[in-house]
Amino acid sequence: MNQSKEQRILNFVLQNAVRGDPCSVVDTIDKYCSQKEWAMNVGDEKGKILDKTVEEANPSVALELGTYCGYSAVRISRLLKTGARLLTVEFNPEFAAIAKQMIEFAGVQDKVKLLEGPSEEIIPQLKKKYEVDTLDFVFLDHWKDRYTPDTILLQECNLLRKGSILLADNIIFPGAPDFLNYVRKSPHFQCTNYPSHLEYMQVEDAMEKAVFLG
Ligand SMILES: O=C(NCCCCCn1ccnc1)c1cc(-c2ccc(F)cc2)cc(O)c1O
Ligand SMILES: [Mg+2]
Repeated sequence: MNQSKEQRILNFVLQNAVRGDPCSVVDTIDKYCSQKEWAMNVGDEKGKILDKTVEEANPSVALELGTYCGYSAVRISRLLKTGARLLTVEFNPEFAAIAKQMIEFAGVQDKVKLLEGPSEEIIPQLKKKYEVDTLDFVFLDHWKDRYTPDTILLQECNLLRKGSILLADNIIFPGAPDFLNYVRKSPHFQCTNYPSHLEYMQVEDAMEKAVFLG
């Protein structure tokens, strides 16, 4: 059975990165995906915007929607303070299996909890099943047509507090027009746009930060 692209990315990391070193895992994935096979990791240019936003949020509890191979889970968790944690949601079981190994190789498994399943089922479980009070930071990087319904669901489930920071990937490409409309028109969010480029490509993209105002 021939390997998936995601398996090839993981194998390249296992053979070329430094075990227990999250930065080397992130850099090694970027090296593979810029030189050998494109993949939908947030990448280093948008990754730097992600880093800045995580540092601004300095979260105790962070949520990521869309784990994929674990690139941004490793990138986010390397910045978390002692005792802080990242919950990351992946729908695709193959991706989740790769991400689990990536997270363990990077040595961040104590900070990251990978939740497999549909976000619309997992979000309503966060308080009772995963002992979440409110979320300090949310990275949206899953199906682009789920950004809006899941943002509404987070509010309905009382998971956001005054100052919770949402950061959404792919605002331009593939695009999340209804999300952009929703958060920019909502009186409950203060929005900031960060122009950038699609990972590993010279194609325009952007990230949108939306701070919940309560
Ligand atoms: O679709 C994307 N991500 C979601 C993947 C599935 C999420 C599954 N899931 C996880 C949890 N709940 C559901 C995505 C796509 C592209 C892209 C760009 C150019 C192109 F030509 C093709 C694709 C670039 C990204 O940066 C992306 O994030
Ligand atoms: Mg993305």
